[in-house]
Amino acid sequence: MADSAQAQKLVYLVTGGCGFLGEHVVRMLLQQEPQLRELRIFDLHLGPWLEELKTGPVQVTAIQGDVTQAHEVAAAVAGAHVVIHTAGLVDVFGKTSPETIHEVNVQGTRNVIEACVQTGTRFLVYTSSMEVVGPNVKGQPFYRGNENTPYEAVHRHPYPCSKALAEQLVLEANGRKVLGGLPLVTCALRPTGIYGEGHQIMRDFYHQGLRLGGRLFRAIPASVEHGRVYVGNVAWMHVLVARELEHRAALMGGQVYFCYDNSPYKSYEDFNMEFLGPCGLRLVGTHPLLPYWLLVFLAALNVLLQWLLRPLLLYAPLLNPYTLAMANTTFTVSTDKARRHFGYEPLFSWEESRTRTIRWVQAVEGSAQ
Ligand SMILES: NC(=O)c1ccc[n+]([C@@H]2O[C@H](COP(=O)([O-])OP(=O)(O)OC[C@H]3O[C@@H](n4cnc5c(N)ncnc54)[C@H](O)[C@@H]3O)[C@@H](O)[C@H]2O)c1
Ligand SMILES: CC(C)CCC[C@@H](C)[C@H]1CC[C@H]2[C@@H]3[C@H](O)C=C4C[C@@H](O)CC[C@]4(C)[C@H]3CC[C@]12C
Repeated sequence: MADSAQAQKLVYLVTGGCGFLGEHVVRMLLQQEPQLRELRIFDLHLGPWLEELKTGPVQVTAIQGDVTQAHEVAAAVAGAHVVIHTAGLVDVFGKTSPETIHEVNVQGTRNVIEACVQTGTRFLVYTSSMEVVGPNVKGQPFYRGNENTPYEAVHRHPYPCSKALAEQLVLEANGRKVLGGLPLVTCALRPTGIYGEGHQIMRDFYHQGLRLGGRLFRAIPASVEHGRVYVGNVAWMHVLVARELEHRAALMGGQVYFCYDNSPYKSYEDFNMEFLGPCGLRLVGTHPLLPYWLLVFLAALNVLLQWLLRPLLLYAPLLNPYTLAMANTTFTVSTDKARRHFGYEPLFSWEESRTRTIRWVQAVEGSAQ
């Protein structure tokens, strides 16, 4: 066996390493990547939990920075072997302007690519999204499709538009010569709706249910399937891709992979009840309690209210025309491309993913009392 000094030789950078997914990627790398010598965590907002990681055998370097600032990105990337770029503005609720979403998600990604090219980093893993594909503006279903399934990917909302542009930049950068003359190897991972410990929207639904006396009211037909994937498995896919890109550059470079595991196909609300049910909430109704036209009306009303109230306060409810369309359109994946290309198998079974998520919701409940 190689001695540990020899084995620990790699420097990784995770952008957005303090976000929901980023934290899981960081922790997964520390647990599962024996070759790691230094782990750089770059984020606009650094979490206090980073301190506890600094006592381990891997050097953990926390870097407070902004992906829209090219010089900050270049300084963080210099000397890294692999960059995992998860930083992004995830906003489908109108909290931030379309310009800011574009600046962070598109220009931020351009800065990461240019930093790799200028400083000689050869491997770049990008966290894309299922929304690069759909649901599209026509609300056409994507039923258990894979990376090759034909689908009209047309978007108008700033978030999916920005993710699609950024993904395209990353894929086009595959093969560019980096400092030193070797080619850049890139690929993009497309998670469906991620769930698990730290999922803010799950927390919001939980608190909403508590406010409504332990009930949630069905808004979406149970027949609409919405793709979900456990955060631990998404993180594991990132770790595997980062590890295998060097050895399988010809096969994996410039490729996209949906993130998948054995989570069941269900509607968005029925899926959430897998966790919120055991925490004491009940989903009322076997059919949507409000007619669809009324939801469309309320969603449009929310847009108007958001606009009217903007000078006074930020009104950003969960329901708007885009989120309604997302929740109301079947979009699920069924693929084994990641297994074929880099040997991915989910690290967490559905039962374990479910148990971990329930325990986390219960802890949220405990800490709220
Ligand atoms: N949550 C999901 O269901 C989901 C699904 C598919 C894809 N994704 C993608 O996964 C990635 C992570 O999403 P998440 O759910 O963990 O979101 P998140 O908001 O929890 O994490 C994003 C992180 O990026 C950081 N960040 C934002 N702007 C930045 C900037 N200008 N400079 C540096 N850091 C910045 C944030 O501080 C945050 O820590 C995103 O790229 C998102 O598009 C998320
Ligand atoms: C009709 C309402 C009562 C229900 C609203 C649910 C809505 C907030 C949910 C439904 C689908 C969710 C999105 C989906 O899981 C996938 C993604 C991809 C990812 O890149 C970012 C998060 C996002 C957009 C989820 C956000 C919350 C949504 C819209």
